[in-house]
Amino acid sequence: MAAATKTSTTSLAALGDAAVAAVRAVVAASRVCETVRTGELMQSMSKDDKSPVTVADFAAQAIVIHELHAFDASIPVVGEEDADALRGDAEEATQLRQKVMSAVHSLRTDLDEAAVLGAIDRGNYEGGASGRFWALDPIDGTKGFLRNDQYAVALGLVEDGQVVLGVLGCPNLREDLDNPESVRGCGYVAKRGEGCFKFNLDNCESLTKATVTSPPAEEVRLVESVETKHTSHDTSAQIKAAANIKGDSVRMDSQAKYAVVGRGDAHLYLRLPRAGSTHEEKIWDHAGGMLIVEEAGGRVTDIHGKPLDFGQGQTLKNNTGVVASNGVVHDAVIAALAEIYKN
Ligand SMILES: Nc1ncnc2c1ncn2[C@@H]1O[C@H](COP(=O)(O)O)[C@@H](OP(=O)(O)O)[C@H]1O
Ligand SMILES: [Mg+2]
Ligand SMILES: [Mg+2]
Ligand SMILES: [Mg+2]
Repeated sequence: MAAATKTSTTSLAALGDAAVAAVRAVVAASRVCETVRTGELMQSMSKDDKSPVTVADFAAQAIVIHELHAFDASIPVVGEEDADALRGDAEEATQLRQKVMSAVHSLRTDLDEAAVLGAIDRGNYEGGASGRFWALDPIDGTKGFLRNDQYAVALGLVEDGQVVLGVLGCPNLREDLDNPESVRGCGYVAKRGEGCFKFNLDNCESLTKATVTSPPAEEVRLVESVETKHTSHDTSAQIKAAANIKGDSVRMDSQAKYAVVGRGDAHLYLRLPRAGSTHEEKIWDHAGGMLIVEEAGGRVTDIHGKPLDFGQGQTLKNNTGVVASNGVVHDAVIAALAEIYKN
């Protein structure tokens, strides 16, 4: 890799106050998640939709929203979690609440139960096409987190339906996908019109520019979900063949997929609805990651080539699936998808 030049590095402060607040909040939450993942506080439960949520999801949402509120209390938050499961005297709720408090206190001893539960529940905004709001996924890839694989703390700032700031904390991601010895704990921040930057989660004040890469077909690498319910692996294999993409395929949980495309380690992220799926993608699963790829010079659309529409409430109800790429392979992939999905 080329040595850093003056133009390829910058300070977090140069991206402005909102970026500073967002990055510091994500870094803090990432730390708490790692404390839970590697310590004694892990506990998970199943939500109504049968998906898992853990002590760390709740603690991370509390930490991020508390910090964002201190930055600007007037900006509402669309967050994935709420505190219902932590309230009341039932044994599971009490146990979970105590562990969430311990997780938060590993970083912030000043927050009491009311502050923590209140912060989590402040993430109840419904979103929409006008005004500003944060979209927060306190842990994206909870299943990956529980497997000790990839997960991300993901945050986006949406302004009149457009993502203007995106931040990802990927505590279990190494700097180089092909080097298992490389440094672990990667952060990313993108500001609309100002580029995409990477940083080490241990030092978020110093940023290095991140850009997509465009290798020959033999080296174009696909990334996709580990979970077969979240994407069709069969269809992605068909798309690769039809679009002449010949590199390897890497399965990885969470918006870390956007991060590796944005930094040039992978070149295409496909999220392809399975036949008959009625799943609407959640805005917090994509807001942060999408801007990372776009500002790194890539392209992000749905499977029909339409831009993702973040102004429709909590879901991307106007979109189907996601294609994020280095830009160069995008049109061929969309054309191949049109052939496959017309049937
Ligand atoms: N049937 C489905 N299709 C697509 N995405 C789904 C899904 N069911 C759950 N998800 C989403 O997939 C996300 C994880 O994506 P990935 O497979 O890329 O790791 C989950 O985020 P959480 O882990 O934050 O709940 C969840 O929102
Ligand atoms: Mg979830
Ligand atoms: Mg998610
Ligand atoms: Mg989540």
